[in-house]
Amino acid sequence: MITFSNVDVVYPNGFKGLSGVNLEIAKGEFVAIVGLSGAGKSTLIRTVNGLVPYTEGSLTVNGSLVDPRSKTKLRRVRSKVGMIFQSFNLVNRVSVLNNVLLGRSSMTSTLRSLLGWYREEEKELAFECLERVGIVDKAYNRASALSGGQQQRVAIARVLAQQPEVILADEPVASLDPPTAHKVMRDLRRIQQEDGITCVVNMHHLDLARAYADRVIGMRGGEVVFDGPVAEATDAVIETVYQRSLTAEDVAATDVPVNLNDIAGVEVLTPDAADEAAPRSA
Ligand SMILES: Nc1ncnc2c1ncn2[C@@H]1O[C@H](COP(=O)(O)OP(=O)(O)OP(=O)(O)O)[C@@H](O)[C@H]1O
Repeated sequence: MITFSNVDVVYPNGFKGLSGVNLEIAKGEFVAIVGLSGAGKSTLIRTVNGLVPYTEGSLTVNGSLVDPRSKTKLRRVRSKVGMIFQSFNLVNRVSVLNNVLLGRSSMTSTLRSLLGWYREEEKELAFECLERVGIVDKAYNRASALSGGQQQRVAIARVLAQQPEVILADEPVASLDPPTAHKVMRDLRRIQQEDGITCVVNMHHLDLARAYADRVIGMRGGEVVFDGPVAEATDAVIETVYQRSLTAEDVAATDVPVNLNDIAGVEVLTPDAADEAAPRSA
């Protein structure tokens, strides 16, 4: 459903951010993108919704061409592609509920969203989305009054209000402490599975990628250098992606919540299980 065919990105300063990327990401897949800083992870994710325009090749989402030159086509693609950022990107001084309603802005007239006039069914949807991430009781709080984990849940609810087919997440839990990071990832994974949403997530820590993704894509120098199921993304393989030995910092957001496996229908790999499957080299 997301297809990259020979995609290059050359930034205006001439730097090549992506080179010859070919990928097929199926509907409902949860894909983790890993790679060292500067490998091209954000560039890859941002080409999917046209935030970064590709300069060669072609890219389609659900059959629609992502055409960086056509605002109308981009708007159509973006209406079905939600994005979550490391820094949450909430409007701090407005309520949690209004932040979630902003997820409807691509489906609502500019005037109505500016004035905050939303239909009853949109408000109901926003409450439902907040309920799914367990913070409906915070609906009338200012976003700035919430913890980091709660703010990222608001960001997930905002994306859900968009009723997306694809969720892109750029280091969504990098600024959270490890237990909170796992809880937020667990929510994202549960919702993604319940709704059959395709998720493409940049990940800093390998244990998070292994616990929640179906598939790992490894990047280096703007190229895809590994692509396979999580079970194949062993430490030895990732060392070839990084071209160096792994450090504890690469692997671990430790402190896995004990009830990680309590999600119906989700089989997650804890770091211990991942260790058994893939003994750490060195
Ligand atoms: N707007 C830009 N203009 C020029 N070069 C850019 C631009 N944005 C990113 N780059 C370069 O493209 C390369 C890939 O950047 P990108 O942000 O995609 O990497 P990343 O893997 O997401 O890194 P990190 O983990 O540090 O966020 C880097 O060398 C970066 O300096």
